[in-house]
Amino acid sequence: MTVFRTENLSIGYKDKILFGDLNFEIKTGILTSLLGSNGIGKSTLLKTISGLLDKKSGAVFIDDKNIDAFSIAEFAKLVSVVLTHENVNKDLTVYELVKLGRQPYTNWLDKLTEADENLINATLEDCEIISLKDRKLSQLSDGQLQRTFIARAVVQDTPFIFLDEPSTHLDLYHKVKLFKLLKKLCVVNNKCILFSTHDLDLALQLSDEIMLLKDEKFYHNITKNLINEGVFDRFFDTDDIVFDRERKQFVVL
Ligand SMILES: Nc1ncnc2c1ncn2[C@@H]1O[C@H](COP(=O)(O)OP(=O)(O)OP(=O)(O)O)[C@@H](O)[C@H]1O
Repeated sequence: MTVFRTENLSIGYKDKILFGDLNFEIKTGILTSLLGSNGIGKSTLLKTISGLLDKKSGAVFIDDKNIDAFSIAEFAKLVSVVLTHENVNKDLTVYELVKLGRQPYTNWLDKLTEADENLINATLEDCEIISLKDRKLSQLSDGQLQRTFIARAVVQDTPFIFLDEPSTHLDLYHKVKLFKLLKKLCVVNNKCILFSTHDLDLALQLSDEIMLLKDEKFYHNITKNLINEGVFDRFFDTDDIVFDRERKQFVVL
Protein backbone atom coordinates (compact mmCIF):
# COMPACT_ATOMS: atom_id res chain seq x y z
CA MET A 1 0.00 0.00 0.00
CA THR A 2 1.71 3.15 -1.13
CA VAL A 3 -0.76 5.89 -2.09
CA PHE A 4 -3.33 7.70 0.03
CA ARG A 5 -5.80 9.67 -2.06
CA THR A 6 -8.93 11.76 -1.66
CA GLU A 7 -11.59 12.25 -4.31
CA ASN A 8 -13.84 15.32 -4.08
CA LEU A 9 -13.59 15.13 -0.30
CA SER A 10 -15.58 17.70 1.68
CA ILE A 11 -14.93 18.18 5.38
CA GLY A 12 -16.85 19.97 8.09
CA TYR A 13 -19.43 19.70 10.85
CA LYS A 14 -23.22 19.39 10.64
CA ASP A 15 -24.34 21.73 7.86
CA LYS A 16 -21.04 23.65 7.75
CA ILE A 17 -18.52 22.69 5.08
CA LEU A 18 -15.00 23.91 5.90
CA PHE A 19 -13.35 22.71 2.69
CA GLY A 20 -15.01 21.10 -0.32
CA ASP A 21 -13.79 19.04 -3.24
CA LEU A 22 -10.36 18.23 -1.88
CA ASN A 23 -8.39 16.10 -4.32
CA PHE A 24 -4.94 15.16 -3.16
CA GLU A 25 -2.54 12.28 -3.17
CA ILE A 26 0.25 11.55 -0.70
CA LYS A 27 2.75 8.74 -1.08
CA THR A 28 5.08 6.62 0.98
CA GLY A 29 8.59 8.03 1.28
CA ILE A 30 7.25 11.59 1.48
CA LEU A 31 7.01 13.91 4.50
CA THR A 32 4.15 16.41 4.19
CA SER A 33 3.37 19.29 6.57
CA LEU A 34 -0.18 20.54 6.92
CA LEU A 35 -0.17 24.28 7.57
CA GLY A 36 -2.82 26.88 8.23
CA SER A 37 -3.93 29.35 10.85
CA ASN A 38 -5.82 28.47 14.04
CA GLY A 39 -9.30 27.15 13.44
CA ILE A 40 -8.94 26.77 9.66
CA GLY A 41 -9.59 23.00 9.59
CA LYS A 42 -6.30 21.06 9.92
CA SER A 43 -7.50 18.75 12.72
CA THR A 44 -10.81 18.29 10.94
CA LEU A 45 -9.00 17.17 7.80
CA LEU A 46 -6.73 14.77 9.71
CA LYS A 47 -9.64 13.28 11.65
CA THR A 48 -11.73 12.89 8.50
CA ILE A 49 -9.08 11.08 6.49
CA SER A 50 -8.38 8.88 9.53
CA GLY A 51 -12.01 7.80 9.56
CA LEU A 52 -12.63 9.37 12.98
CA LEU A 53 -15.00 12.01 11.62
CA ASP A 54 -17.66 11.60 8.96
CA LYS A 55 -16.94 13.00 5.51
CA LYS A 56 -19.47 15.53 4.24
CA SER A 57 -19.05 14.00 0.79
CA GLY A 58 -16.45 12.41 -1.46
CA ALA A 59 -14.22 9.43 -0.83
CA VAL A 60 -10.82 8.43 0.50
CA PHE A 61 -8.72 5.65 -0.98
CA ILE A 62 -5.64 3.71 -0.02
CA ASP A 63 -4.20 2.58 -3.32
CA ASP A 64 -7.47 1.82 -5.09
CA LYS A 65 -9.50 0.62 -2.13
CA ASN A 66 -12.05 2.91 -0.48
CA ILE A 67 -11.12 3.21 3.21
CA ASP A 68 -14.72 2.47 4.17
CA ALA A 69 -14.16 -1.04 2.82
CA PHE A 70 -11.38 -1.86 5.32
CA SER A 71 -12.18 -3.51 8.63
CA ILE A 72 -11.01 -1.66 11.74
CA ALA A 73 -8.26 -4.26 12.19
CA GLU A 74 -7.06 -3.89 8.59
CA PHE A 75 -7.14 -0.10 8.79
CA ALA A 76 -5.08 -0.16 12.01
CA LYS A 77 -2.29 -1.86 10.09
CA LEU A 78 -2.34 0.89 7.47
CA VAL A 79 -2.94 4.16 9.29
CA SER A 80 -1.77 5.37 12.70
CA VAL A 81 -2.98 8.62 14.16
CA VAL A 82 -1.95 10.88 17.02
CA LEU A 83 -4.44 13.60 17.93
CA THR A 84 -3.86 16.61 20.14
CA HIS A 85 -6.14 15.63 23.01
CA GLU A 86 -5.76 11.89 23.43
CA ASN A 87 -7.96 10.35 26.08
CA VAL A 88 -5.82 7.83 27.86
CA ASN A 89 -5.42 6.17 31.23
CA LYS A 90 -2.58 8.13 32.83
CA ASP A 91 -1.78 5.18 35.12
CA LEU A 92 -0.21 3.38 32.17
CA THR A 93 3.56 3.48 31.95
CA VAL A 94 5.40 4.81 28.90
CA TYR A 95 6.23 1.25 27.86
CA GLU A 96 2.62 0.10 28.27
CA LEU A 97 1.27 2.92 26.10
CA VAL A 98 3.86 2.45 23.38
CA LYS A 99 3.22 -1.30 23.44
CA LEU A 100 -0.44 -0.61 22.53
CA GLY A 101 0.85 0.30 19.09
CA ARG A 102 1.55 -3.41 18.50
CA GLN A 103 -2.05 -4.43 19.27
CA PRO A 104 -3.11 -4.80 15.61
CA TYR A 105 -0.44 -7.49 15.25
CA THR A 106 -0.69 -9.41 18.54
CA ASN A 107 -3.14 -12.24 19.17
CA TRP A 108 -5.82 -12.33 21.87
CA LEU A 109 -3.15 -13.13 24.48
CA ASP A 110 -1.53 -9.81 23.60
CA LYS A 111 1.87 -11.54 23.66
CA LEU A 112 4.79 -9.69 22.13
CA THR A 113 7.37 -11.46 19.99
CA GLU A 114 11.08 -10.69 20.28
CA ALA A 115 10.76 -8.61 17.08
CA ASP A 116 7.90 -6.60 18.67
CA GLU A 117 10.03 -5.92 21.74
CA ASN A 118 13.04 -4.94 19.63
CA LEU A 119 10.91 -2.49 17.64
CA ILE A 120 9.45 -0.97 20.83
CA ASN A 121 12.88 -0.55 22.42
CA ALA A 122 14.44 0.92 19.26
CA THR A 123 11.54 3.40 18.99
CA LEU A 124 11.83 4.37 22.67
CA GLU A 125 15.51 5.12 21.94
CA ASP A 126 14.70 7.10 18.77
CA CYS A 127 12.10 9.17 20.60
CA GLU A 128 14.50 9.64 23.55
CA ILE A 129 12.12 8.23 26.14
CA ILE A 130 13.89 4.95 26.91
CA SER A 131 14.95 6.23 30.34
CA LEU A 132 11.28 6.97 31.09
CA LYS A 133 9.92 3.58 30.03
CA ASP A 134 8.67 2.59 33.49
CA ARG A 135 7.34 6.02 34.39
CA LYS A 136 3.57 6.56 34.59
CA LEU A 137 2.06 8.93 32.02
CA SER A 138 0.74 11.09 34.88
CA GLN A 139 4.37 11.77 35.83
CA LEU A 140 5.53 13.03 32.44
CA SER A 141 6.00 16.55 31.15
CA ASP A 142 3.81 17.58 28.21
CA GLY A 143 6.75 17.17 25.83
CA GLN A 144 7.62 13.72 27.15
CA LEU A 145 3.97 12.67 26.85
CA GLN A 146 3.89 13.97 23.28
CA ARG A 147 6.94 11.89 22.36
CA THR A 148 5.35 8.83 23.97
CA PHE A 149 2.25 9.12 21.74
CA ILE A 150 4.48 9.56 18.70
CA ALA A 151 6.39 6.44 19.71
CA ARG A 152 3.10 4.50 19.88
CA ALA A 153 2.30 5.56 16.32
CA VAL A 154 5.78 4.59 15.10
CA VAL A 155 5.50 1.19 16.79
CA GLN A 156 2.17 0.61 15.04
CA ASP A 157 4.37 0.38 11.94
CA THR A 158 1.80 1.54 9.38
CA PRO A 159 2.71 2.92 5.96
CA PHE A 160 0.61 6.04 6.69
CA ILE A 161 1.10 8.14 9.84
CA PHE A 162 -1.07 11.20 10.59
CA LEU A 163 -0.06 13.48 13.44
CA ASP A 164 -1.93 16.52 14.72
CA GLU A 165 0.53 19.14 15.96
CA PRO A 166 3.19 16.68 17.18
CA SER A 167 5.71 19.46 17.85
CA THR A 168 3.51 21.33 20.33
CA HIS A 169 5.04 21.32 23.84
CA LEU A 170 8.49 20.41 22.52
CA ASP A 171 11.52 22.64 23.03
CA LEU A 172 13.57 23.57 19.96
CA TYR A 173 16.02 20.69 20.49
CA HIS A 174 13.20 18.14 20.62
CA LYS A 175 11.30 19.82 17.75
CA VAL A 176 14.34 19.44 15.51
CA LYS A 177 14.86 15.86 16.73
CA LEU A 178 11.19 15.10 16.00
CA PHE A 179 11.26 16.59 12.50
CA LYS A 180 14.44 14.65 11.72
CA LEU A 181 12.89 11.46 13.08
CA LEU A 182 9.80 11.97 10.89
CA LYS A 183 12.03 12.62 7.90
CA LYS A 184 14.08 9.49 8.65
CA LEU A 185 10.92 7.38 8.94
CA CYS A 186 9.91 8.56 5.47
CA VAL A 187 13.30 8.12 3.82
CA VAL A 188 14.60 4.99 5.56
CA ASN A 189 11.38 3.23 6.55
CA ASN A 190 9.36 4.41 3.52
CA LYS A 191 6.51 5.86 5.58
CA CYS A 192 4.04 8.47 4.36
CA ILE A 193 3.73 11.07 7.12
CA LEU A 194 1.25 13.94 7.14
CA PHE A 195 1.39 16.20 10.16
CA SER A 196 -0.10 19.54 11.09
CA THR A 197 2.16 22.13 12.63
CA HIS A 198 2.56 25.80 13.47
CA ASP A 199 6.36 25.46 13.31
CA LEU A 200 6.49 27.01 9.87
CA ASP A 201 10.25 27.52 9.56
CA LEU A 202 11.06 23.91 10.43
CA ALA A 203 8.26 22.61 8.24
CA LEU A 204 9.51 24.62 5.28
CA GLN A 205 13.08 23.49 5.78
CA LEU A 206 12.42 19.80 6.34
CA SER A 207 9.19 18.79 4.54
CA ASP A 208 9.14 17.37 1.05
CA GLU A 209 5.64 18.65 0.43
CA ILE A 210 3.31 21.17 2.02
CA MET A 211 -0.46 21.25 2.30
CA LEU A 212 -1.74 24.69 3.11
CA LEU A 213 -5.26 25.71 4.08
CA LYS A 214 -5.73 29.44 3.58
CA ASP A 215 -8.67 31.71 2.77
CA GLU A 216 -10.88 28.75 1.84
CA LYS A 217 -8.23 27.60 -0.65
CA PHE A 218 -6.29 24.36 -0.52
CA TYR A 219 -2.70 24.25 -1.77
CA HIS A 220 -0.60 21.11 -2.10
CA ASN A 221 2.75 20.94 -3.81
CA ILE A 222 6.40 20.25 -3.20
CA THR A 223 7.77 22.83 -0.79
CA LYS A 224 10.06 24.57 -3.29
CA ASN A 225 7.21 25.11 -5.76
CA LEU A 226 4.90 26.66 -3.19
CA ILE A 227 7.71 28.95 -2.05
CA ASN A 228 8.42 30.00 -5.65
CA GLU A 229 4.71 30.57 -6.32
CA GLY A 230 4.81 33.16 -3.52
CA VAL A 231 2.20 31.42 -1.40
CA PHE A 232 4.12 32.16 1.80
CA ASP A 233 4.78 35.80 0.89
CA ARG A 234 1.19 36.49 1.94
CA PHE A 235 0.86 33.85 4.61
CA PHE A 236 0.08 36.26 7.43
CA ASP A 237 -2.39 39.12 6.97
CA THR A 238 0.01 41.67 8.41
CA ASP A 239 3.00 43.74 7.28
CA ASP A 240 4.80 42.86 10.54
CA ILE A 241 5.84 39.39 9.34
CA VAL A 242 7.51 38.86 5.96
CA PHE A 243 8.79 35.71 4.30
CA ASP A 244 12.43 35.40 3.23
CA ARG A 245 12.32 32.99 0.28
CA GLU A 246 16.09 32.39 0.23
CA ARG A 247 16.30 31.35 3.86
CA LYS A 248 12.82 29.74 3.86
CA GLN A 249 12.07 31.72 7.00
CA PHE A 250 9.57 34.20 8.35
CA VAL A 251 11.08 37.42 9.66
CA VAL A 252 9.45 39.82 12.12
CA LEU A 253 9.97 43.46 11.12
N1 LIG B 1 -16.94 19.19 16.95
C1 LIG B 1 -17.07 20.34 16.29
N2 LIG B 1 -18.30 20.80 15.93
C2 LIG B 1 -18.45 21.96 15.23
N3 LIG B 1 -17.41 22.74 14.85
C3 LIG B 1 -16.17 22.33 15.18
C4 LIG B 1 -15.94 21.13 15.91
N4 LIG B 1 -14.59 20.98 16.08
C5 LIG B 1 -14.02 22.05 15.49
N5 LIG B 1 -14.95 22.86 14.94
C6 LIG B 1 -14.73 24.11 14.21
O1 LIG B 1 -14.17 23.77 12.95
C7 LIG B 1 -13.18 24.72 12.59
C8 LIG B 1 -11.87 24.00 12.29
O2 LIG B 1 -11.36 23.45 13.49
P1 LIG B 1 -10.00 22.60 13.52
O3 LIG B 1 -9.84 22.10 14.91
O4 LIG B 1 -10.04 21.62 12.43
O5 LIG B 1 -8.94 23.73 13.20
P2 LIG B 1 -7.33 23.67 13.21
O6 LIG B 1 -6.87 24.19 11.90
O7 LIG B 1 -6.87 22.31 13.59
O8 LIG B 1 -7.00 24.73 14.33
P3 LIG B 1 -5.79 24.87 15.40
O9 LIG B 1 -4.55 25.25 14.64
O10 LIG B 1 -6.27 26.00 16.26
O11 LIG B 1 -5.68 23.57 16.14
C9 LIG B 1 -13.09 25.73 13.71
O12 LIG B 1 -13.84 26.85 13.37
C10 LIG B 1 -13.68 24.99 14.89
O13 LIG B 1 -14.30 25.90 15.77
